[in-house]
Amino acid sequence: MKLQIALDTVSMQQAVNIIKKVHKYIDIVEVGTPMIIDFGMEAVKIIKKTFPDILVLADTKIMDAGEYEAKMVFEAKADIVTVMGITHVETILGVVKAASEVNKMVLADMMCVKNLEERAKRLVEIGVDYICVHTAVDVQATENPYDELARIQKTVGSKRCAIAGGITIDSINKVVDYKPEIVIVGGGITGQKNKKEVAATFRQKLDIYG
Ligand SMILES: O=C(CO)[C@H](O)[C@H](O)COP(=O)(O)O
Repeated sequence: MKLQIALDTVSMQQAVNIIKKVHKYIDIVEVGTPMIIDFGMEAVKIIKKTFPDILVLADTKIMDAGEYEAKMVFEAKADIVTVMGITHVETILGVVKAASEVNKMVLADMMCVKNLEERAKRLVEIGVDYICVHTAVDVQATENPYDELARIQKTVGSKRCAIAGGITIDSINKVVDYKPEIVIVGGGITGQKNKKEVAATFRQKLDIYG
């Protein structure tokens, strides 16, 4: 299982400082959507240049103009781009095309997708690498992604699964049994005082389950 830290509401300097602290415990740095709105692809470029050994995911949440937008993301040297799983197949195919031309990866965010299993199967068929169940920040007070993880793991298998949305040290035990390939944690690390220790604990928990 890979641990992805999501950097959302931080400055560039804060992002670099956080990555330095948690570097040895994480596999992927997510340049979160708010960071992209704030700093554009410059954020991706700086983070990849500063930490070339870590995979960088740009959480662009592409909804339209798939090939065009994904190309920009890969030109900035991201390793993984995100597209909304609910959008047009044509858009997703464009993102997959841009990724395959440079040997990079695509994660589909399944937020708001109702026909989860059917859609996940279709997305894998057309070349999406990861299917991410995701509870939006705005509904995390009443919803969580754990039931959807079980459904999606059964449908596409652990290696294609990713999960995000309010995961903390207290809730990680609900995730590890399903062995999703990517576990995405934002506030569960970045919002904590002792970020390094918390990241180390996440790492330990993921490594126990393989
Ligand atoms: O994509 C996001 C919001 O749309 C976040 O990056 C993702 O939800 C992880 O952050 P958190 O663990 O704080 O929910």
